[in-house]
Amino acid sequence: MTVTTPAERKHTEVAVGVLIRESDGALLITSRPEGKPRAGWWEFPGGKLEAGETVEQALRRELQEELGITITNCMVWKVTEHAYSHALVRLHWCKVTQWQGDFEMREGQQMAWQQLPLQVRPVLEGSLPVLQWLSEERGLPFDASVYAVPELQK
Ligand SMILES: Nc1nc2c([nH]c(=O)n2[C@@H]2O[C@H](COP(=O)(O)OP(=O)(O)OP(=O)(O)O)[C@@H](O)[C@H]2O)c(=O)[nH]1
Repeated sequence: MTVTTPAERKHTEVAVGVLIRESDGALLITSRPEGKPRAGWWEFPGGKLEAGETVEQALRRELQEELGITITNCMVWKVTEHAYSHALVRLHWCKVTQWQGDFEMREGQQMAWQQLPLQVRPVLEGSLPVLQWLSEERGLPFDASVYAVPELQK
């Protein structure tokens, strides 16, 4: 029998975009579409890398597919990892400050421009470190407990 320890689980590489609106610094948050794990939860837009893609290429493709926009400025910022029951993910976080096109929710998701702390709930746990860093950058307090998920939704 082969036993797979957590350390041996293969990471799923994910490109995630932190879109920052120039006029007021608001952040773009979207809800996860029906049919995906944690449908209806809020996240930053993005998705899995396909074979041979760089993080920037994957993010550009995902945002075109999901939101109908073309990003024109993208800075790979940080990398985090999170273990969900359904996947072990490595999240490549990119700051995006320029894009072209009009937002179109092509997967039936919702979008919201939000200031910190976010008002939407629940938020994916894997995204909380980024909310902490963004808060620190802006000199704002960060309290992870405001994003705590009721037991039933876990
Ligand atoms: N897009 C996105 N994914 C996140 C965030 N935080 C986080 O933990 N993740 C995790 O990263 C993974 C992204 O997978 P996904 O299902 O959204 O990717 P995808 O659009 O390529 O999916 P598909 O090809 O299976 O339809 C999920 O396991 C998700 O839980 C986030 O802020 N944004």
